Amino acid sequence: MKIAIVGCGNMGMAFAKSFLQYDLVKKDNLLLIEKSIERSEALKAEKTGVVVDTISSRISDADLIILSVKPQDFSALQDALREAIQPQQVILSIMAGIPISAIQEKLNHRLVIRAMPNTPAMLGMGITGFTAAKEVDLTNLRKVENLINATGRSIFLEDESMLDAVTALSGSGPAYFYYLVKAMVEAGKQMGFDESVASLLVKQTMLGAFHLINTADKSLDDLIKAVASKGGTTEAALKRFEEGELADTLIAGIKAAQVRATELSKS
Ligand SMILES: NC(=O)C1=CN([C@@H]2O[C@H](COP(=O)(O)OP(=O)(O)OC[C@H]3O[C@@H](n4cnc5c(N)ncnc54)[C@H](O)[C@@H]3O)[C@@H](O)[C@H]2O)C=CC1
Ligand SMILES: O=C(O)[C@@H]1CCC=N1
Repeated sequence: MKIAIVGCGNMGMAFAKSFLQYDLVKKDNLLLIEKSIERSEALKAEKTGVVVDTISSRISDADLIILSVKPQDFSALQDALREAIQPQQVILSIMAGIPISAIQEKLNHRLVIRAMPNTPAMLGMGITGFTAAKEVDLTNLRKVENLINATGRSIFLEDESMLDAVTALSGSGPAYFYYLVKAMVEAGKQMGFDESVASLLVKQTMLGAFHLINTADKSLDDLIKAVASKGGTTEAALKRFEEGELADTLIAGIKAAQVRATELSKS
């Protein structure tokens, strides 16, 4: 298989490296198109694939073209891509908020798959929601699904509009988790720990608690109950969270991300 990746930043390279790790593509068959000179020099030094700085007829060789530039950079490359694209090529877009119909129209091309991964894809521990134009056949869909699964797990969605919810929940999700971790570390510092000690206490707590979610065979409420003794310390914290409507604020924030994803897809 030959793959071209347009935009080789965090996500484009997370995909590239996962494919190479599982031998799903050979380096010689991986075309990395990266506009930034600094970034493309770094990619050349890494020897991850064939690095070029612009879209040219070379892209016509690829079976799959992955679009991983920022959504606002898509318009600058659409003309060159439309010129070079071949009818049998499949496009996989991971750009947030650009619907399949817009990509089809701008590129004058029907075979479009749209996916929303997240940054743990860098470790092969991502989760990606994806959907496809009706013109994409099952063989192509399976091939792309296998590639996505090299970055972690995936979930196919019939309804494209649910990708906005995926964006809000798991696409942006890692940032919510870091935000929570950061607040806990800050609390540790305010109680007198060095940043490194506070960070160790919090990170190991999150790691252990995450594994308990997956292995303890208990609901989240039961897991909370197992920590919060009647009249104890955890209860005091949870009471304050409830008073501050922390859960409602988190839910409202995630819904704001969904609204923004929908706005982007209409702009
Ligand atoms: N970062 C995240 O958590 C997630 C990002 N996404 C989507 O992935 C896409 C990429 O995001 P990141 O990798 O975080 O961004 P990034 O900024 O790390 O990478 C984008 C790369 O595209 C390059 N680029 C821009 N215009 C170009 C052009 N005309 N030709 C070739 N290269 C060009 C930039 O130089 C940059 O290296 C975005 O559309 C974003 O919505 C999706 C899921 C999660
Ligand atoms: O914040 C964003 O727009 C992108 C989409 C999901 C994660 N990052």
